[in-house]
Amino acid sequence: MIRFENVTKVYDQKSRPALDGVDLEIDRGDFAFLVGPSGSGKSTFLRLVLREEQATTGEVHVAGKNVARIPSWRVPKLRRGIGVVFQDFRLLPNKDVFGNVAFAMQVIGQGRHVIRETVPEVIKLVGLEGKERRMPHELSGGEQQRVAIARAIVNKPGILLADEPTGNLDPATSVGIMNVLDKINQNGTTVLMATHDDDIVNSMRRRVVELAEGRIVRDETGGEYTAMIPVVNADGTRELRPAAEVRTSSSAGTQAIAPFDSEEDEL
Ligand SMILES: Nc1ncnc2c1ncn2[C@@H]1O[C@H](COP(=O)(O)OP(=O)(O)OP(=O)(O)O)[C@@H](O)[C@H]1O
Repeated sequence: MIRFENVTKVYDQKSRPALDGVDLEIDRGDFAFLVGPSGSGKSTFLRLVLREEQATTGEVHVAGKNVARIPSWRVPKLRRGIGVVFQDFRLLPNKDVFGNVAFAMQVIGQGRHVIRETVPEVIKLVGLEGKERRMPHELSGGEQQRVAIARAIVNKPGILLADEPTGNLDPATSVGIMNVLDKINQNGTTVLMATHDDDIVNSMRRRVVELAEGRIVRDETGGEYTAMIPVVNADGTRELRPAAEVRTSSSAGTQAIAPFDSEEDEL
């Protein structure tokens, strides 16, 4: 469904590449987490799938198509097959729940009859039945994210991309959002979720693709994720560092403390 072949993305010649020689294949129906510290390339990966950015070298294939070969007038069609959810919900503040979800269908020219039939089904799927007439400011953060998810899937995309969808939510609310994403995946949608929330990743036990400085450092099915681990620096000072960075060469001179078991080690 999504295939990256030796993909490198350079934004700025003076900095290291945002993605560096990435090879990855995500099959139809997969649920995968894209994890890694801030700046490791997660959002860049998602932007390349959407063709909001283009690879500097290498090839990005989405639903069997090399996205670099899609003429710009056909890019909206590519994006119609991909639902996207963000950390900050991005709802239309002057439209109610029904209106926000319906809008996604209206912009692609769906008729009123099909909109009236489909929107309530999707609102029910995300657990917002009975809240159709609420305005965004009358909803909790978790409910707003459910609206955003409903809007992302109402046109039945094959792929759902979620960029830190639980980033603004408390742990209990996040679990509810993950249950919704899980249900959507069970209905056949390929889900790719960028996050640095290790509790969420570890509670789901799905595929985990870990990035560090633009490179894939781990790809495991049913994997776990440790975002931060305690290290001792060359000068003897201790600190918490992103786990993936500690495994890369840029952290030479630091030594991981393991196991993380005594009170003294809890930094
Ligand atoms: N438009 C841009 N122009 C220049 N550099 C960029 C641009 N977007 C991202 N970068 C750089 O590319 C690298 C990867 O950034 P990216 O946003 O993909 O990381 P991320 O893993 O999604 O981070 P976060 O978790 O903070 O969102 C970073 O070094 C970032 O500064």
